Amino acid sequence: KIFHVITLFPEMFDAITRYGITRRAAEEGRFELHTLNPREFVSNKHRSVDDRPYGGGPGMLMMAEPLAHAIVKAKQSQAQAGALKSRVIHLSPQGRQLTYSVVKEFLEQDESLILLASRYEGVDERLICQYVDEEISIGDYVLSGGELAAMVLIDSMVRHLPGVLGDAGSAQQDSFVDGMLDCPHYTRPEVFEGENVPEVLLSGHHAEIKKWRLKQVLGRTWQRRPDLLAQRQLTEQEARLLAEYQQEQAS
Ligand SMILES: O=C(NCc1ccc(CNCc2ncc[nH]2)cc1)c1csc2nc[nH]c(=O)c12
Repeated sequence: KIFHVITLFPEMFDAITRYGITRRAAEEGRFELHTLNPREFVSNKHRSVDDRPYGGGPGMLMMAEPLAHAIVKAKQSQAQAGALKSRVIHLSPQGRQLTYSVVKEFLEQDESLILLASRYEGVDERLICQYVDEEISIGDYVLSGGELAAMVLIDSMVRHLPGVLGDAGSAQQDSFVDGMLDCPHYTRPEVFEGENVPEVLLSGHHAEIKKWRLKQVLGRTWQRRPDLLAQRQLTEQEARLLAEYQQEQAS
């Protein structure tokens, strides 16, 4: 998996290349992250990457030309690295909202990604029309630029690459991959500020523990994210466990 990110702030991406699971995945070569700065692609007469909007209005826009050159360079690099397909994604408030199914779609398409993280008020529409395949938003709130969104997208994809998560991690991944919330977790000490760990977890009864955790997953998803539950077919056992949880909540 090769990512090229076009950004005015390449150092921001240290946040995923220098820490934790994504750092190790990069070091182990499970993915590559290359940054390109549009400032390196301005033709010296302009010397600028941004300019005022036609038609007036507040703020500045990113000019098409430096971005176009950066995208062409990224495509060349990916082709040289052996990538068969490159897809250009612009992180933008106007984009399709990122969800697990979008992450899965990108992973399954097995292509290298060129991520455009813009700043200012946005990008000249002609660049988007002629060079961008898809726009992606990470939610309905306003950020200062596309870099954090690009890191969210990369992080959420890298975790699913083979060998990145240990067995524990992949098990954890499974619970969310089901499209449901996680169960509560406990570790030492057995009593914390007067509160105990649920007995079943200390019982060593693996079947009971598995059942208890599934019941918590179903109950908490029902309580906090009924929209996720609605999207999911429950098995006979799951429906029974959820009903038990609901009765316990009612009593
Ligand atoms: O580049 C991003 N944001 C920078 C940014 C923020 C605000 C504006 C100006 N919008 C004016 C407006 N909006 C509605 C009507 N008029 C432009 C660009 C970004 C990338 S992905 C993402 N996902 C969630 N949120 C985000 O901000 C982002």
